[in-house]
Amino acid sequence: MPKAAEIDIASVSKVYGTSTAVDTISLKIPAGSYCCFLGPSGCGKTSTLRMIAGHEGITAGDIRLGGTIVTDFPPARRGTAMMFQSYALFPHLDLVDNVAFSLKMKGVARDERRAKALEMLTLMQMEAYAARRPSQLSGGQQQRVALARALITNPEALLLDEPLSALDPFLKIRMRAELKKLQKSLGITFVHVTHSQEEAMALADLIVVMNNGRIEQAAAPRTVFEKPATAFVARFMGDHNVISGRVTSIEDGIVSVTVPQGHTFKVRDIAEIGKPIDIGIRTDRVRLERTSDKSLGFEGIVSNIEYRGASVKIAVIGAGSEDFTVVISDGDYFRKPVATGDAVSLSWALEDVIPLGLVSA
Ligand SMILES: Nc1ncnc2c1ncn2[C@@H]1O[C@H](COP(=O)(O)OP(=O)(O)OP(=O)(O)O)[C@@H](O)[C@H]1O
Repeated sequence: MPKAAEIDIASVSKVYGTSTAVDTISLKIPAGSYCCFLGPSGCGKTSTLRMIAGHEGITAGDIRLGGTIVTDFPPARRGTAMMFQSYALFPHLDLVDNVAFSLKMKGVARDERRAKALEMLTLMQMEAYAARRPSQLSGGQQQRVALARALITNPEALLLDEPLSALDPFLKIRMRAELKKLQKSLGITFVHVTHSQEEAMALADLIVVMNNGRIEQAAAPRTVFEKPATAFVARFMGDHNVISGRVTSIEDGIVSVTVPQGHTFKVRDIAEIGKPIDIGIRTDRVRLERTSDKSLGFEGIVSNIEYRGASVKIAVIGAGSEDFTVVISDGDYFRKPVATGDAVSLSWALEDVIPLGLVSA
């Protein structure tokens, strides 16, 4: 069984010409964990992955793998393997030669490398297709071959750049489960780049949310979802209403945040009067038309209704918010349906209001 490596990223930056793609990030990825880098296009996640792999030079800082500084090591000496978004399989080679390729580069004898390649194809349940060319495979099968090819070097960490993006939605969910199973059975560190929060939540032990070359939050999926560190994280993870206002009073540890239109939201936080602040309210924690405490909530007009199957998403205009979102179960909705244009009152519990931090403005 291959050993797993801790990945230690210490004050790492990547500058292309005059543009900073990765801005002094520090992060420890525990050995044997499944880590997902998550963020919008251009936030620097692929550059970070490529710096871990050694496919991209590091402008400043250091990367350690299992305690060894690998900053100046070429990819093959790092103990990592990379699986590319496009799988990058050779069209003219059969699957065995595709999988055996890196061993060929290392000068391993033909019989030995083909035997090892067949072993890896067997691990990925692809041995029956060994003589085929990549074009004779489905997308999911190509992905398994790409995984076999990456794993043949017994890496301590497997780096995956948007590995599921080429697959259709059904296959995506199936291959996602296979990736998780594979990581668990191999026990090595997986670092997976994605822009899908759903994918990251389903797979990761550690989610690293990036924005503008910086890490906004690095934590377990449940923490990132339940306690987003910033307004960006709350918006990116979805299912949160993010409200920007200003602290207008503090009483017994309860902060009143007033939005420009005058409505006041209450939140537990330490803040100073006058400071701009962002707060988050989970869409599924809002009660609609069952107001018990009018001081925590507001009245508004239903502007849109989306049926989602198990739940219904309702947009409400009011309290200065154009699209305050409420998600309620289908059962609750159909017991007492509302229509576009209806006046509703919304309420929530104080503990469901999350302080997202002071805004530097
Ligand atoms: N080789 C390069 N030369 C110049 N700029 C680059 C290069 N590679 C990336 N960049 C820039 O660096 C920034 C970060 O890119 P990167 O590919 O790391 O982002 P990403 O989060 O992975 O995005 P995506 O999800 O679109 O792949 C972007 O602004 C991009 O345009």
